[in-house]
Amino acid sequence: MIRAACIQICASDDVAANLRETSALIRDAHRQGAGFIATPENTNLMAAGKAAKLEKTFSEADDPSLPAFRALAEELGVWLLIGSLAIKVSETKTANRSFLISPQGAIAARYDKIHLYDVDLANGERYRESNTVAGGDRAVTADLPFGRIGLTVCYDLRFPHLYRTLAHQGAFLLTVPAAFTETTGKAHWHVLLRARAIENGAFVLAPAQCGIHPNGRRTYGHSLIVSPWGEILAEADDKPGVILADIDPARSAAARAQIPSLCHDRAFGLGDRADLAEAQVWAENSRDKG
Ligand SMILES: O=C(O)CNC(=O)[C@H](CS)NC(=O)CCC(=O)C(=O)O
Repeated sequence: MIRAACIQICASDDVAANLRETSALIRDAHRQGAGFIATPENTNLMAAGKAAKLEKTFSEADDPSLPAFRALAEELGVWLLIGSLAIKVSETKTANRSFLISPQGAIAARYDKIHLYDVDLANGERYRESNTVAGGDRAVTADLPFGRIGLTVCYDLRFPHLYRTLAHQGAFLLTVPAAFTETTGKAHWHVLLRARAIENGAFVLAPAQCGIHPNGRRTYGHSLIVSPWGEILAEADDKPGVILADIDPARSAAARAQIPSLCHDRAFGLGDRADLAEAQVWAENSRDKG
């Protein structure tokens, strides 16, 4: 059992202010008993335009937010998922990179957002994330004392096979730090997050950006923690804050035992993982008895 928290923020183009405000909410979550705390996509920077973004981002070695978050994780003795930092990886591009930080302050995992948000909405909103971001090319899981988690970011949410892959790799909890637009969040956010939880029998932890950012962009907020059965365990409103829920990995095992859709997944073959096969045997035995 671990208490998990999602931090909701309204990041600006002021890196120091974003660090200050996020750190205060992380301390707040820790005071409320959280041992695993996750922050949104682009925790360090929501910039207005490419030039502004490149001017305010650094290589991983020189980024000022990362050592501060590592020190904070160590000070509080918590697992910290920094949903993403914009990290400069070339003269013209950044990575949209998640960092998992251990209670010792070590970087336990990194994940670069794979799917980039190049989208034109009917209302004229236009996004070209690939103008400033170099996409990642591999799925990432990480082992925590309470189980294996799978890392994703924002628009990845619309690619269910990534979540399937992470579940088949043993993840019982999926992280989806986001800066979902207000427009698409209203229409799709809850449904997509609950679907990823239900279809994979996994907890979903989705810390979100909210409010109005420097470029006039509006994000949806409504950070969400979803159970492996698809229940909303905690939900934020549209303001900065903290939400919490207790995570019991047994709930994932129980959901997968009742509905062994991961085992029945012909695309991935049957029973190639011992614990999934076990869940299926458990389910078949219970059916026989019933
Ligand atoms: O641009 C930045 O500075 C930070 N990056 C983001 O906010 C990213 C890319 S624009 N946002 C999303 O992926 C929203 C996805 C979304 O809203 C959907 O899938 O509908």
